Amino acid sequence: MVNLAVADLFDTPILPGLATSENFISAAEERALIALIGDCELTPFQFQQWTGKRLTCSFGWKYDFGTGCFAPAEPIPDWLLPLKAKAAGFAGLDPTDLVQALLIRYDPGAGIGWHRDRPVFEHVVGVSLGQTARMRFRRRSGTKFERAYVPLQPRSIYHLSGESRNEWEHSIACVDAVRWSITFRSLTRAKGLPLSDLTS
Ligand SMILES: O=C(O)CCC(=O)C(=O)O
Ligand SMILES: [Fe+2]
Repeated sequence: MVNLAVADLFDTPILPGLATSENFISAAEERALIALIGDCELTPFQFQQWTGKRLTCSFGWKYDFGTGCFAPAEPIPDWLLPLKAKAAGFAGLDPTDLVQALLIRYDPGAGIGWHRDRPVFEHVVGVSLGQTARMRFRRRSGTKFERAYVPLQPRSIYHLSGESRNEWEHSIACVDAVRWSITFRSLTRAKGLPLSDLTS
């Protein structure tokens, strides 16, 4: 195992294409968002026979890991639109680029395993609520992994693009108190491929 970088300071870019910022929203906004997420119907993440401990709800587009289908979902609700616009501003995107919103609640003991986000999505912009979590990154280097870590503080935002999004996998270590995240994503620009070719 090679420890490439450990981020001790938030706001320090540790990987190309990874941007983070603390205090992106206020404590009052955080409380309001947590309450609004509480009003949504979150369901356990399903992957084939396996039911994850985290609860999710997708808007705009959803990817069903059970069927492998990528499909339109309920529109992004109005209460998420100001946050979406602000998140787009942070990422240097137009708010209309962010066509998917994913709400996640991680109860104690829940995390997310190693993955890269589905290729149908391009930019990934995430806001953290409730509890600090450790986002881990790894990239194969010969027979070993290069690794990097970033603490995701409540009320902070991150933007994954470029190398950090495409070349590195990420995961979230299991939390010991409830954490919520709101992730906005853009769709991969056409590249001449039909959507069905991007959902693999
Ligand atoms: O909870 C988060 O901030 C990250 C979630 C994630 O990596 C994903 O849904 O692909
Ligand atoms: Fe992810």
